[in-house]
Amino acid sequence: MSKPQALNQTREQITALDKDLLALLAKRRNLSLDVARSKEIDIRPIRDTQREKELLARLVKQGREQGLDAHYVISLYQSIIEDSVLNQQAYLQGRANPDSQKQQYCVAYLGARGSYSYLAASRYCDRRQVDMQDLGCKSFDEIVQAVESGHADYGFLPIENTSSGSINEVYDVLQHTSLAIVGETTIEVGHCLLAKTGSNPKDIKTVFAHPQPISQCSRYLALHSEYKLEYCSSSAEAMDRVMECSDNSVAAIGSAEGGALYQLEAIEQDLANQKINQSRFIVVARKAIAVPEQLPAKSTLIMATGQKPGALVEALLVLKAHNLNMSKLESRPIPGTPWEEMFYLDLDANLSSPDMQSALKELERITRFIKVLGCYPCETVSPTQLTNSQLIIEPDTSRAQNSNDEAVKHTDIQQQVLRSSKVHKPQASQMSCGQLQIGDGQFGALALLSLPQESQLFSQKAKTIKEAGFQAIVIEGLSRQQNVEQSIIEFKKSVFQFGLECIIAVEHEAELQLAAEHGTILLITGKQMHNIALLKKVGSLHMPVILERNTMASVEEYLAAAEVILSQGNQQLTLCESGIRTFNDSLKPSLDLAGLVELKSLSHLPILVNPSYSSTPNTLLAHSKAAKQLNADGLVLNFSSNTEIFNSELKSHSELLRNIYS
Ligand SMILES: C=C(O[C@@H]1C=C(C(=O)O)C=C[C@H]1O)C(=O)O
Repeated sequence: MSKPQALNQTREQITALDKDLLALLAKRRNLSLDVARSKEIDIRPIRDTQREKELLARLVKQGREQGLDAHYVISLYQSIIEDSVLNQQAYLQGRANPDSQKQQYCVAYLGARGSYSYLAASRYCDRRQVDMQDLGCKSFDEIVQAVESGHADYGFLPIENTSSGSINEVYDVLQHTSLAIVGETTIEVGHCLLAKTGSNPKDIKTVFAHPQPISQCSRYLALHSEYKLEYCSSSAEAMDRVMECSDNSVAAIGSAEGGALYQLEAIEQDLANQKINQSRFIVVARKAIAVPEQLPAKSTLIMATGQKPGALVEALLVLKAHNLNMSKLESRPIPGTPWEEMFYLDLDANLSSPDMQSALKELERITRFIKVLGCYPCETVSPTQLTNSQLIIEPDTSRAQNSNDEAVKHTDIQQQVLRSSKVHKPQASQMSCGQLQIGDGQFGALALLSLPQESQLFSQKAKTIKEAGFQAIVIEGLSRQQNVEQSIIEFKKSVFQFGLECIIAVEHEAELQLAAEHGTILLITGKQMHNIALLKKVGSLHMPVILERNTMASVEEYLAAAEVILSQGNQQLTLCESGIRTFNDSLKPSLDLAGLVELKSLSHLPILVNPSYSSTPNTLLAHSKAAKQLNADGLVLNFSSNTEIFNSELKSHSELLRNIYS
């Protein structure tokens, strides 16, 4: 191998390249503002998801030609597009409300510099290119008073978090204020353990934190029962207390960005229970704003319907009649009137739209109290995704598949209408979880890996599996692994890092708890298909489930097992045919393709096929193609834990998927 150039030299080249990349990104941002100016004149919507899809498909192709994988290109561009859309929105919003335009905003928020509220407020001001004069407050009431009295222009109030849910105190404060909601902003809350430089996680004895981060990191803290918890009024106070302390046995929970303001280092990261841990803040001001019709708008209202049967339903039917989507509904007690509730509604609509105006009039007639808290631009930019097949081969937008809307022919299957049947639900169901979509025209690919695995290879394997075209990894063999929880946590990190979903196979009832805690989807293996108690437990969970067919089960028995899950409330069910016992081969099961056709004709549930147990390397492709041809909704392909075999399977499975998707 020839000697590479000196490290310093290479680093200088990277530094120069990064500078150029930033200059290009700034140029792109300016061009997107020009687009906003054109849209202002033409009155066109800011978001154009069709344009985004075309752009992403082209970039994935161009990226591949340069050796960049699709996942990398897509996640990069999803953030670039989000930034571009939010900047365009902020620009148009400013143009529509010229009197609120200032060089500097005085912003009231909870805590002090470094708190999550501070970070949300700085992000909001940065986007609008205004300076922020920050006014840290000790309580939500103090924030509201600062804005009401004119000391601050805006107040930032955290309203909900993806792990810990709604923040009740903020809803209660909103009942009594004259302020209007004029904006919202969502920030990623990446909780870290922050300590003085050089501290070691093993030496930490006391952890300072606000109650919200403590509840959002409860699982991490439960694994560290040796830590003494000290509650603080904000994350900034927690960091301050660590900075003030003279030894290295203390830490705070907070963001790495906030910690840097206190010269603290993140000694542990990703402490939150949920993979996606975000907080949404609302922005309040003295004067309500107008939202231009080109922006996606949200309106928040509060109402009391009174104690009459069906009063809330009646109010919600008004929304339905006016085609208004409700993205959030909360209820809070009304002080002084026990057992009466005030309802908070977020509607995806502009207050000035005719539908919203006429719905409000109707609601006024049937409620005891109703007040609009504000109308503001919606700042949740849901990322545009490409379909599974677009990610693998050249994009072809003209191909719209819908093989499932054939008429129901089997109305006479059974006396009792099963919940899985097309009689109960004619429309094909879809399981959708992150990047994985199965059913109703979407074909998914799942890779199955067994534990134990060499942990240092997790990340590399996850990356190559993603590149081969899979959207999820199933792990099985929990009971064969020592120190299984730690191993799952590490595995999950690698899987999530590449945007894959983490499915955990339950082979024994005792594994359910661990699997439900760490997996985003469960796979109940065929061996457990007859375990009614387990099926009932799974049916009461609120997470997608794949139920594998037992090798000895008839189609009827299989659907009866599915019924047990569905009857408990969980409707996110997918079936999986992995082969049944026949006379073809005494050792291997046979893929029941006739059973697949039967299941497809009877049931609306998505159906996966795992041909790995029933085929040889020579027949795997033919079985997979046949399954796809017969309208299966996806494939599960097994991988060996032996690295050498894994690598050769990777090559053949990747070719197989290309073949299947083309
Ligand atoms: C820039 C535009 O506006 C939005 C942002 C896009 C982008 O940054 O590429 C693409 C489509 C729109 O959702 C545009 O319409 O071209």
